Amino acid sequence: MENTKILIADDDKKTRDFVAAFLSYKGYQVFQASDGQDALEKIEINDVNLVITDLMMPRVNGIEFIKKLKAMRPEIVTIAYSAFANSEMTANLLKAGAFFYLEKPFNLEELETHVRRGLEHHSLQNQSFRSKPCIKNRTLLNNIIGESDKMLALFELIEKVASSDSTVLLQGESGTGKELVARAIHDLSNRRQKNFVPVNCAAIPDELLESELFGHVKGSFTGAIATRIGRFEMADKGTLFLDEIGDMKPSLQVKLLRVLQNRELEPVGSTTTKKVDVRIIAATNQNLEKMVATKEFREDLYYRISVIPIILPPLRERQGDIPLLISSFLERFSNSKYQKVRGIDSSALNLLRNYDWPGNVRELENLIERMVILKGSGTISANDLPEKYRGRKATTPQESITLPDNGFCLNSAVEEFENQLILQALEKTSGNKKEAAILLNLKRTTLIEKLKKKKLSIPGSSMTI
Ligand SMILES: Nc1ncnc2c1ncn2[C@@H]1O[C@H](COP(=O)(O)OP(=O)(O)OP(=O)(O)O)[C@@H](O)[C@H]1O
Repeated sequence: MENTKILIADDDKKTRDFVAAFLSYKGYQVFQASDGQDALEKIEINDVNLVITDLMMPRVNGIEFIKKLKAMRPEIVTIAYSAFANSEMTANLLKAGAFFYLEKPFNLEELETHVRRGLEHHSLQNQSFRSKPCIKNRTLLNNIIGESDKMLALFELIEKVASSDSTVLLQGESGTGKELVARAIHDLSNRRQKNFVPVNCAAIPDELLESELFGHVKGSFTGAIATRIGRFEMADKGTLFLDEIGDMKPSLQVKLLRVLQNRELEPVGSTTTKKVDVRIIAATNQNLEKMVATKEFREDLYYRISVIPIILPPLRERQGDIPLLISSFLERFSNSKYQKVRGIDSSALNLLRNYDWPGNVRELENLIERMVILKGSGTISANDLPEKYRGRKATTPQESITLPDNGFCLNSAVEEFENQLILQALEKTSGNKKEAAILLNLKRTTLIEKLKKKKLSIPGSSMTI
């Protein structure tokens, strides 16, 4: 990290200094520029790896700057932010070559997550350009880790399917790495130069999902104040990752099937069709075959998306990978000058190997990150582990619920229960969404979408600018 050079371009010195101070504290080498022109000059001199830029700047503005930068140094990862951007603008940014876009105000921890992902993506792309991935190795593209037979077979399969355009269905429990595998397939495919666009079908409200996928024309429904392109078009010539596809309501399943069959779509409220060339990777942690049997999921759509089914094994079925995963996470999280945890002793390792990991690799990754922060230095031993990993029964929010004699509405009770737990997690973490997601064993983006969907306001405030 100390060798990673980041340049921040923003004409607002206060924001620049704030972001720079945070990233320097995290161990990066940081440079600053007051506009796009200044940034282009400083990039040449300082051999920068990643650029964070505001979109509204004098002289050379953000989008122009990104275009020039991509023409000059295509390998530099770019993250853009601004106080406002619609999906058209976001699509233009991605087309111009930005790796990620953040809307202000944003959380600095969140920014750093994207910085880390951007750098990983960069090294991953470099590797896939330079050489074919080494299978029978312990990592695929440097970030899918595993040495068990099941993982080696998976690496081999990923490499085979990447070169085709066939639809892939990834099935596996939450946290087994479905999104990671989807990105690896894209990064190894001929589509890697174009966008990889993820959509979480469970997290977007039903009434918005159709327009999110296919776009809409101005005035087609209340709130459609401008024409917007959908994620299918953003993924044109690239890959669309339909996560949690089992949660898509039946009426939309029909429309999706039609798009997959005809390779063309109709934006909401439009009468004209648009051709799209998109590779679909779908994922679910539900049993789709069962859902087909109970008519909750369309059989024709199931056959269309499961051309190549890939099943990701839960972590408890490949306990042999646990030491390798731990050492790789330790290396990643201890890789700053402030946190240097050397390793884990055999008593702690034994406990972790025998735990059943309901949250799979995500749970292990989060645990190691927490341990590195709490411990700071030295070796993790059994006593450092939270109780549930030491063989004690994990506490659940409520042990049992009694059904009232006159019954109650299950859906609203479940909704209320979920809301309470989300708010408690946010309260415990002073509004920090990343840490709250860890407590709930959710993806941070899933938590954010849930907050939007439920219109929950965050108690307390986190570090935002
Ligand atoms: N084999 C692996 N090697 C390294 N990291 C992994 C591996 N599998 C998963 N992870 C990490 O675990 C976390 C969860 O992975 P990912 O989001 O891909 O899981 P998922 O199956 O899509 O989960 P969900 O069903 O909840 O969306 C990520 O941070 C990812 O980097």
